[in-house]
Amino acid sequence: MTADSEGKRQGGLKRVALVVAAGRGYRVGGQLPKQYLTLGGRPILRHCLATFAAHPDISAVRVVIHPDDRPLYEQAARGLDLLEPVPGGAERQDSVRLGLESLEGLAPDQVLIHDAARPFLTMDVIDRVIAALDTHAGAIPALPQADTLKRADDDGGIAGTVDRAGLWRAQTPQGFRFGPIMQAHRAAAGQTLTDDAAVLEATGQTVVLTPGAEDNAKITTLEDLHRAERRFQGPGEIRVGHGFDVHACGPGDHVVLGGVRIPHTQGLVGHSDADVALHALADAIYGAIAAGDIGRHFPPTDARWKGAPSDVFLRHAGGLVEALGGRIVNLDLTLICERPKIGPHRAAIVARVAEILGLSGGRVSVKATTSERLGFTGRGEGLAAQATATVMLPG
Ligand SMILES: Nc1ccn([C@@H]2O[C@H](COP(=O)(O)OP(=O)(O)OP(=O)(O)O)[C@@H](O)[C@H]2O)c(=O)n1
Ligand SMILES: C[C@](O)(CO)[C@H](O)COP(=O)(O)O
Repeated sequence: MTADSEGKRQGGLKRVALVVAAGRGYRVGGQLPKQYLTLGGRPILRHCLATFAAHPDISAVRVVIHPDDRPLYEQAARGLDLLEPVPGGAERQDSVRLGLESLEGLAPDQVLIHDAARPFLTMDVIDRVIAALDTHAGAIPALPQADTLKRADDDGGIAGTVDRAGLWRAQTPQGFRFGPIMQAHRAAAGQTLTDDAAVLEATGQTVVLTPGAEDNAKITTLEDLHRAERRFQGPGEIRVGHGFDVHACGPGDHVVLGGVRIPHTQGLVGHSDADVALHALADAIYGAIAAGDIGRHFPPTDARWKGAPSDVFLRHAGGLVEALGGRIVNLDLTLICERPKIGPHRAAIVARVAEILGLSGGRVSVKATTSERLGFTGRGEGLAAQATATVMLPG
């Protein structure tokens, strides 16, 4: 478990995302189950995992997989901090029930059940479901039915027109208080209900609708897959962000710069480990996607981040980019100090930053300069770092 998840979990497993990915994808066809096909450079399953992993109100993520898919799962989940996957069953409903059973010992308050086959999940869809769970036992994203609905006869003729008033198309993630949905799924075992709201409805409890999103469509057929692929065929959008950070020098025998411990005659003072380099890089990434700054995501007033290793912050910033379906193109960092000398540590810093973000080292540049003994960096009172990040978002 990383420090990031540890931090999230200190308040208990309040809200868990359960992603069902044990289906075979027969309607799409092909060699691989659809959730492991590549979309925008990463497996379809990974898209929603990245979004849940980056959501501040999701404490943990568990995936339900087919036992044959373990190697595919490992590849799709690489670098993400998730609970151990569990095996699913023959039908979606079985997979959800087995996933819920696996969570019982963790006693979460709420669970958000999501189809791996809905890769374009966004934070705001999740937010609306979570908000509705404050006052309801169940909430699902849905869209009003816009087309006229026909009932067909066996020969393909129209047998009638169905009144569409009050009809909604159900999406996921479907959110529930854990106890009621666990009991409802046990009671409904063996039936073939197509969503989890129907399972809770069967117990007489109310499930409310929250606004879904057209983009949050399920990939069911080959045509759906091609439509999803077209989202990534545009030129994309290049974004650039800038970050700057300073920490004062203080007593100590080392500094941490770019995630690397460097022996020194002084330390750096800060709420976290005072790693100016990773802070500037994280802010540059946040800036590129207009996601605020490090203080917004990790307030210095929050005791959880006291002494925290700053790779938590950088990984979070990278996770937000991934949750948008984007990727980091390159990072450029400049450290400003007289001492310690950065040159001997440059390669280690490049390697560590690349490792934290899952990038190749060729996308990370680390430079250093003195300020010619001028100013606070020149007098050795503090260290400064500047960074730029280039990010590619889907067009
Ligand atoms: N036994 C099953 C069946 C489905 N699912 C999951 O439930 C979601 C929605 O199901 P669907 O789109 O019907 O997927 P498949 O069952 O894989 O599709 P098909 O019916 O075409 O085989 C998918 O993420 C799928 O992996 C599951 O976990 N276990
Ligand atoms: C749960 C669901 O995504 C709601 O729309 C949908 O019912 C699952 O698809 P399936 O084809 O019924 O498994």
